[in-house]
Amino acid sequence: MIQIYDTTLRDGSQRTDISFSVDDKLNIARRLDDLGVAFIEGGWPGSNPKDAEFFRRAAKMEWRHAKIVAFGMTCAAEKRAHEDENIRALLDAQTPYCAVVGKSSLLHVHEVIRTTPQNNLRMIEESVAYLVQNGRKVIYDAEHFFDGYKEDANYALQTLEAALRGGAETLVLCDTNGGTLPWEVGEIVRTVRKHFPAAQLGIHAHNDSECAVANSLVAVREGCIQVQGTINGYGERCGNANLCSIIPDLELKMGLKALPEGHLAKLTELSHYVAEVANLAPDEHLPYVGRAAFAHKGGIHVAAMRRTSRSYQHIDPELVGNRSRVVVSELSGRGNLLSKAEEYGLNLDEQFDVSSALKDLKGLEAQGFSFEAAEASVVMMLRRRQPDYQPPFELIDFTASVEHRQGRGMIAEATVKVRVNGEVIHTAADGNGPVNALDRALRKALRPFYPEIDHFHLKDYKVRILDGNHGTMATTRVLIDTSNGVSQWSTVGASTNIIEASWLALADSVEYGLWELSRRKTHEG
Ligand SMILES: CC(=O)SCCNC(=O)CCNC(=O)[C@H](O)C(C)(C)COP(=O)(O)OP(=O)(O)OC[C@H]1O[C@@H](n2cnc3c(N)ncnc32)[C@H](O)[C@@H]1OP(=O)(O)O
Ligand SMILES: CC(=O)C(=O)O
Repeated sequence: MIQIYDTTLRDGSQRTDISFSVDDKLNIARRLDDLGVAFIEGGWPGSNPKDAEFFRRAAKMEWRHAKIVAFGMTCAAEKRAHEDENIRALLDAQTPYCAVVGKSSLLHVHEVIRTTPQNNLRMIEESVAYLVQNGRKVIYDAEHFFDGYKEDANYALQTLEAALRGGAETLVLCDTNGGTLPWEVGEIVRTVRKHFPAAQLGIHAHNDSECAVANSLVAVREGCIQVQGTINGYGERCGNANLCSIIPDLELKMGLKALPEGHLAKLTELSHYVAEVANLAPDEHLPYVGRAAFAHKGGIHVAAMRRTSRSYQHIDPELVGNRSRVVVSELSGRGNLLSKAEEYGLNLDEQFDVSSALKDLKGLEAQGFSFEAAEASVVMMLRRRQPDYQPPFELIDFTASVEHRQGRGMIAEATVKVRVNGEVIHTAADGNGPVNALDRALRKALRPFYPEIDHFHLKDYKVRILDGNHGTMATTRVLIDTSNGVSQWSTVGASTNIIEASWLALADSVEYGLWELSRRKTHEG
């Protein structure tokens, strides 16, 4: 079993743009415990009042799987461990484990903490020993270990010896600046193992040369039994080793246990949860847990996936709690449309001309539509081509006008003429802008037939100019997200006229919402 040591709440919060509240930290810690990691590093109690409060509150909580760890540094160069306030704060945190970071590199000894190599060894041994004497288990983080080893291997090894003499349970080799490459990590860990065959080793890698995950895996192959990292790879500068990749790599590729049985499937949800609490958009392209990790866009890929899911997926996404997705775009083949139709429960019969639908779709993409994020527009496009389809309404005309009148400011008005069940309805409405006026006029026309339309709410309205060098003549793409409180859908329109682009997205949105509703009624009824 590999020990997963999560430092999202300490090193993760050293990422720019992250500032967790105490409640945020406790909530994340709860979820990490639920995932089943072995250690949760909650913060640095000697750093700030929030971290100290985290430990006060965490001490009163029950943890099922994880040990809570308080982090701090060795005593100051001019102090003894028992008189150092940071060491005191570590004891006050009342955690079963403390992580102590110390210097392995002579550059840091001479130029950063400005002491002698001998005094640094004293600081390490004495700090670890004092915590151990006070009933704590100590994980020793050898900061800049790989750089220090390259400067002076003998001294770097002496720092580990000092930590072991002090009673450290685990020696964690840190690639603090993230510049070490996997084969260097492999070689150095192998040498450390030879020097300390009985010691428990760990790895803490940063991602500055994009090797943090690879370095962690290599270190495990060379005998490290603890892997430190963060959820989504959050961390100082370019981040820490991403546990959302490392854990499945260990379990699914290397055949090692890292979590309790069956818990791996909780990983995707946890990754999104932590992103949400951190107030960061989830990175869709993260391996294993990203929304795009198993999204298939190229027509060739989707065609193959329809025959065997192993063709373009390295694992079954459900193992990590993720799922496969098919995306429709100008790069689609017939398979993409067929898959999307199946996903939305459309039965395309043998007469259905998929190739012609695909050709039209590609033509629209060339005009500026983008269907990738507007699946409801794809569904409507397919549904309208089915012979049994009865549209809930047909547009005859619309007008939209905007005026500026002295003393009255801006005025927007729209009229809509639609046919519903053979009846022509002609309505007018004003609004705070032309799209709002059109929306209101359309709702007014449809409400008597479809009162449910009042539950459709616009959630997002995104406008993008596609060819900026055409100035105000540019093609505009409008993407609309709509919700009825139960489900949410997205539609697209594109035109050189922003009102037309908006109308196309709006009309698709209303039509899809009504179609989905009638389909649900049919299923329920
Ligand atoms: C590799 C890592 O990620 S380690 C974690 C880094 N995280 C953080 O720094 C976040 C939390 N840090 C803090 O809140 C503050 O920096 C504190 C409370 C720890 C210290 O604050 P201050 O006392 O104002 O010191 P400041 O941060 O300016 O300088 C660091 C001091 O620690 C000393 N120091 C640095 N590393 C060590 C070490 N391993 N052992 C002992 N002393 C050390 C430095 O020499 C310096 O002391 P000096 O100015 O007396 O020489
Ligand atoms: C301990 C730590 O955070 C580092 O060396 O990067």
